[in-house]
Amino acid sequence: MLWTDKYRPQTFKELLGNGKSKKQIEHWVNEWKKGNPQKPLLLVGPAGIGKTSLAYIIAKEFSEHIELNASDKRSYDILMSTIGESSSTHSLFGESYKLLILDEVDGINGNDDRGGSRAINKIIKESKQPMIMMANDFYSKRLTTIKTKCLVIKMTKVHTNSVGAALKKICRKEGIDFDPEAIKVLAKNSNGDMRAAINTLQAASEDGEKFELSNLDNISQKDNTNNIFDTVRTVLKSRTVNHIKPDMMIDEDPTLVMEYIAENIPHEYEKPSEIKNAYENIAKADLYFGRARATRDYTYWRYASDFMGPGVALSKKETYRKFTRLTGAQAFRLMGQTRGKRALRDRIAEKMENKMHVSLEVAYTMFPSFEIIFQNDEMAYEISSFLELEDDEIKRFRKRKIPKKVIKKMEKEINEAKRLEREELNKNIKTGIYRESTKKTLNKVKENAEEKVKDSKSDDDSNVISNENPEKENFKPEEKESKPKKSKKPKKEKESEKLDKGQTSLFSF
Ligand SMILES: Nc1ncnc2c1ncn2[C@@H]1O[C@H](COP(=O)(O)OP(=O)(O)OP(=O)(O)O)[C@@H](O)[C@H]1O
Repeated sequence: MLWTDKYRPQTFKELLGNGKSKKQIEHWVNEWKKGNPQKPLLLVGPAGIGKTSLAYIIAKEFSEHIELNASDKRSYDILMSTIGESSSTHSLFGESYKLLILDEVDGINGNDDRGGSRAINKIIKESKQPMIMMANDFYSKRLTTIKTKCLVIKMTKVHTNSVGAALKKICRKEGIDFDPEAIKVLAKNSNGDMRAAINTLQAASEDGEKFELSNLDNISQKDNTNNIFDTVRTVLKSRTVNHIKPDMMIDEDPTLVMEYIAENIPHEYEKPSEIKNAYENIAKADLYFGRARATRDYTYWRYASDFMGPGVALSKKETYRKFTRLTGAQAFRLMGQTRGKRALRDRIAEKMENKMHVSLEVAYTMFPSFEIIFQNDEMAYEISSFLELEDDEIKRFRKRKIPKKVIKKMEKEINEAKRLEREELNKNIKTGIYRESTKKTLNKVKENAEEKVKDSKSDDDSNVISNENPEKENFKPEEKESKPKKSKKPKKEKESEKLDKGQTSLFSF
């Protein structure tokens, strides 16, 4: 879930900044409640400072509300039939009011108006219902006449300190450790845009690691989602190719734009045949992106763009008269969310590969058993010190820290075991695991995992998924290669032979 949604303010108090404006709005709401009709509210201000959130908070004060996006319906007729009617009649329940929320009245998408502001002016004149309008650009020409008929609330950017405090609060709620300096920089760079600040924080902390200045280096602090959403909205809402094409030219990875469009098709389109056609166009666009990648001939992008833009747009019979909240591309979000986890998993598996002489595949297969074994404090300590796991790597298998008492006890025992070993074999042996029971358990887990991997391979030999690191996958432990082929020596002897050949652990992997 996007943190901007999770932490969307629910009350006037929770909405940061704009104290004076909030008071004005509370008065406006109370007057309506007393039955005194008020001028429509026009909330104007830059993106991401809480206009939409404020409209939702106000909506809670009324029994019903409708949301519409003014830039979706550019034509005078459509606006009149969708908004005009509902706003000039009382609701079925008599006394209660129906709040009308109209976003983007400055029509930030597209260049032509085709009567949009004329319709809004007419609605304002005829409406007997409370109405809120939102706009980004106070100086937009389209607002010139509308402004004179409204109670204009100029919303200001959220103060850097408030942004910082809100970000810290989110970190605490999400259990994310943070460097106050990094929060300060993020708050300052966001320039009052709360949405951009929260999105950047979420993107930088997906893997639950401490939020530090270095995290910010990897993240583009520019929140481009607005641009993408504008494009997606135009594609899904318009059927005019001449409008769609210019809106597709944004400074974004076109495959990402395709993902966003694909994600939102079923949110907007309702008829199965339209959804089917739209996805067929997405599939074709994907094909051309693939060709461009394979041949490095990027003229294919043009075809891809035609399929995912006008192709998807024309898959619908007509535009829907509704407000659709667009969502981000799930696939990318999921990849982002698991990036940290995957890196951690790979780090551990590599350690297992080196220390236990197993393939990465076998190592991954051992993970579920490790989750169980690691519940035992002493075994968790033995294995993690043998594999030289860091704290965050241990945390992959157990939530609790290994108690200090146990660590102390085990360290003592391990040192003693090392001493005995050195005495006995006169070798400088480094070991983490020394107890028979732990060795046996690990050996069993390893054997089971190897068995499972072997089974899955023999099930479908031709379908073996190549490992992320094929070189490592082919790695063969040295002692195995140098093992005498026809050895008939008793087991004990073989073990000491391995040690003589330089194995650094008592544990016979
Ligand atoms: N004043 C604020 N106080 C607390 N959180 C805020 C505030 N403004 C924005 N946010 C956070 O940013 C998110 C986006 O805000 P919102 O959609 O209300 O912005 P907006 O001004 O309507 O932007 P746009 O004009 O682009 O639609 C919210 O869900 C919330 O998490």
